[in-house]
Amino acid sequence: MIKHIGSFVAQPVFTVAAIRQIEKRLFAAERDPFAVMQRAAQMLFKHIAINWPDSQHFVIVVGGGNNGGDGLLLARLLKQAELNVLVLDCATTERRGDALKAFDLALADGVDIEPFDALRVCVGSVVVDGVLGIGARLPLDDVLCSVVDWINRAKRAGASVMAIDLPTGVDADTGYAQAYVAADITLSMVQPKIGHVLGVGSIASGRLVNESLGSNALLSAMSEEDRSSLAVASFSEQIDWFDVAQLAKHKPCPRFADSHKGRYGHVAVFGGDHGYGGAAIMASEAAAKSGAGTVALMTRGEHVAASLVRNPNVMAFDLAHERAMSLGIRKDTVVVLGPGLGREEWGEALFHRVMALSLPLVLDADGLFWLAQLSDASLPEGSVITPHLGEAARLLGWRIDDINRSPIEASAALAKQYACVVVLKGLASVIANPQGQVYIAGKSEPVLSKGGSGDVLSGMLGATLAYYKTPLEAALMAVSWHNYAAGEMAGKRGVHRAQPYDVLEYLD
Ligand SMILES: NC(=O)C1=CN([C@@H]2O[C@H](COP(=O)(O)OP(=O)(O)OC[C@H]3O[C@@H](n4cnc5c(N)ncnc54)[C@H](O)[C@@H]3O)[C@@H](O)[C@H]2O)[C@@H](O)CC1
Ligand SMILES: Nc1ncnc2c1ncn2[C@@H]1O[C@H](COP(=O)(O)OP(=O)(O)O)[C@@H](O)[C@H]1O
Ligand SMILES: [K+]
Repeated sequence: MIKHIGSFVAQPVFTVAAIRQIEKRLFAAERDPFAVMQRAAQMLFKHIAINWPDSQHFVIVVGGGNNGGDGLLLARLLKQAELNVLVLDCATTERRGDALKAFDLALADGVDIEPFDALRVCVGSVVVDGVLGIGARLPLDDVLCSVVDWINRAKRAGASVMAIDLPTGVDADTGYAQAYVAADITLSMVQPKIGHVLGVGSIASGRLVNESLGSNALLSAMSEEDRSSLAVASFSEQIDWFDVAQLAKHKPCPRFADSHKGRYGHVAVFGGDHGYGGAAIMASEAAAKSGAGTVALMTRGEHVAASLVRNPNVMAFDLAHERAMSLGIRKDTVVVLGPGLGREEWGEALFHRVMALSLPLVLDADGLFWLAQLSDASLPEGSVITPHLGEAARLLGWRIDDINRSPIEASAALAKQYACVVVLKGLASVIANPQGQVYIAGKSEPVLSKGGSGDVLSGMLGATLAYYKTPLEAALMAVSWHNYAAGEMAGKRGVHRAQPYDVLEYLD
């Protein structure tokens, strides 16, 4: 189940189709399938007691499906514990099966169940979102949007919000959301879903906790083949989530005791047309501070002095100098192509000249603009491209919204199209290779939403590409380090003052 990447672990996150299959097996293993929902309610009760031990007043908003069923059984447990609980019912269809059984039990126990009314004042200090889970059809209609709005208003007025399984409004397979509940805590049932860790869903979920309800034991008893057929449910391969918090005590490219600079590779950063020298300087500084053995900046002459003053350890070559290429490039070079490359003749000519070197590339920013102009491009083996949503849309000929709605398909499609590793950048980034391996890494760090963050990442990737055995691992490490260090930096420097290159001070 759990995958190891060096000394780190990544955890599978599942599609709805896979969760449905696991659920089916879970129910089959029980004498009474209703026991699974009862267990879900007990877990909700347990986490409420842990997180809000002093709260007396609870409001549970329920829909007509099993997500609402979980909420109704929780309401019973809260009532049995002599706490004040009000259920607001917003079901629009008739209840069936377990959801109906849960409703009848709650009613029989005297739980106060009233129809949802958007004008009602929230009387709970904890609001539980049991409206929709993995059965949600999106987008939500106006009525459900008003339910979502009501829960979010209660939160703004001071209530805490716990989502059952998944915040209402989030697409469980992609994390895409328009109107959505912003939860403080989400108690995921069975196994974590992709939507918990990707896109807006990763923010909407708040703190994510999973209760396996017996599925961990079931999954570990399954054969490897059986398990992978589960995860394959709707995408091509297993999808794993890399929690960047585990980087706390590590370094991006750990040094060897019997160390010399040749072991850490040589990174050459190409870019910096008129006005854009900073992008290339930042990328080269990032490569150096991430541990590259040697770094060369290959740029316009006007940026050389600035680079030498800021980072004398980085060699800086004026590309107009006829020997610049032979001095700045070695045969084991990893190239970073794109930061500040520009969209003028200089950038275009440089793009083609560097592509012809056939060295492993990190292709970013305007390097991706020039790549998109080619009808048929093959990248040198071991290369990585790092598009943001807009760049990915241009490369694929999709709309940006399509990329947002299908980030995993988009990164997998790009990985196939260019036969390289892809980092689709976002709140969390999707890292995919042409063999169909997909990782999700990173979490929302608004401090990174500043021009230059991508340049720093591309330089870090240059260093990790020179260090790690596979481009997939290199990409995963650079993205995770960038994101983790950003979190440290935001805490210590503040989100406004911190600059993209300051991230590099938080790698150790
Ligand atoms: N059955 C069980 O014993 C278990 C159920 N679980 C819970 O069950 C959930 C899945 O249950 P369901 O499959 O019933 O799905 P949901 O409860 O997420 O929603 C399905 C219901 O909502 C309606 N619906 C969906 N989208 C709608 C929309 N946009 N507007 C109006 N109505 C809409 C459907 O018609 C259906 O009635 C999980 O998320 C989890 O919370 C888990 O706790 C595992 C155990
Ligand atoms: N809110 C955010 N949360 C997490 N990461 C972010 C956020 N905003 C930006 N980033 C990250 O910062 C980087 C920005 O890259 P990019 O958009 O190419 O910026 P630029 O070209 O301006 O340097 C990406 O790695 C992206 O994942
Ligand atoms: K929910």
